Amino acid sequence: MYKVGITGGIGSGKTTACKVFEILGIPVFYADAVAKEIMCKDVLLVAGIKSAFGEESYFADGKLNNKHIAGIVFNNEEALAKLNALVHPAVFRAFDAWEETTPKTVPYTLKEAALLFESGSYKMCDATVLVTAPYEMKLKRVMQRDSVSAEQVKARMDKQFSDEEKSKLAGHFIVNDEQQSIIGQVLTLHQQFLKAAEALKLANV
Ligand SMILES: CC(C)(COP(=O)(O)OP(=O)(O)OC[C@H]1O[C@@H](n2cnc3c(N)ncnc32)[C@H](O)[C@@H]1O)[C@@H](O)C(=O)NCCC(=O)NCCS
Ligand SMILES: Nc1ncnc2c1ncn2[C@@H]1O[C@H](COP(=O)(O)OP(=O)(O)OP(=O)(O)O)[C@@H](O)[C@H]1O
Repeated sequence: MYKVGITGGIGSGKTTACKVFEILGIPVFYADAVAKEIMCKDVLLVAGIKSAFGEESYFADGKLNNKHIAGIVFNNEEALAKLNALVHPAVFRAFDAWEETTPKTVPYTLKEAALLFESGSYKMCDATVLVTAPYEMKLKRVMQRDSVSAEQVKARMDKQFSDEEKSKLAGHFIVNDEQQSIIGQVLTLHQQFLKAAEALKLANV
């Protein structure tokens, strides 16, 4: 199946763009959300996280203590690398399992991941999309959405590739600066992916 990876810096609007693709009937795998889910459900992963970041990584009811983990990993490169090494392989496996269950009738699938390029998972995609927005706009959006400080958002931004670095690896772009219509841009890309997916299908028969 033709696979499209979509990414963008924190607050760029990648989830918002994915919602439009979903309306067009394209199944979306939300890697960040799945990561959070399996960090609570996968017993081996839970054990690994507790061993690396302490029992306080989870609340008594089994929910992830995001604040505790964020406070450690977004201030320490080594700790973040450790967390990524625990979580990312499990997310890759979850994506493969999810893809197996998507109906063969869908023209292509979309994988939304904040760290598509950083984690190397873009190499498994047939096409990639980078969603961009001006720095101040991203900062403001996330501060509003998550009720967090500018410093907390900047700490996450610092741990991701810059838009300049991501641009070198991306095949397609969506500019979400609230001046250009995100819906129009998604529709244009959708047409391109339909054609590319069809071409891949014909090449494989
Ligand atoms: C550290 C955690 C617990 C913080 O949770 P919190 O609710 O505060 O943030 P949330 O998950 O909503 O992430 C907000 C944004 O931070 C950025 N971010 C998340 N994880 C990472 C990471 N490993 N490296 C760099 N940036 C990251 C993304 O832009 C994300 O959209 C959480 O982000 C996490 O579990 N991260 C590890 C899993 C992961 O790597 N997810 C992303 C790709 S699958
Ligand atoms: N074009 C837009 N106009 C107005 N608000 C927008 C626009 N695009 C996104 N937003 C808002 O900005 C916030 C961030 O968008 P979204 O959650 O899609 O970003 P994201 O890239 O998925 O962020 P994260 O990496 O944190 O998950 C959301 O509250 C969303 O509703």
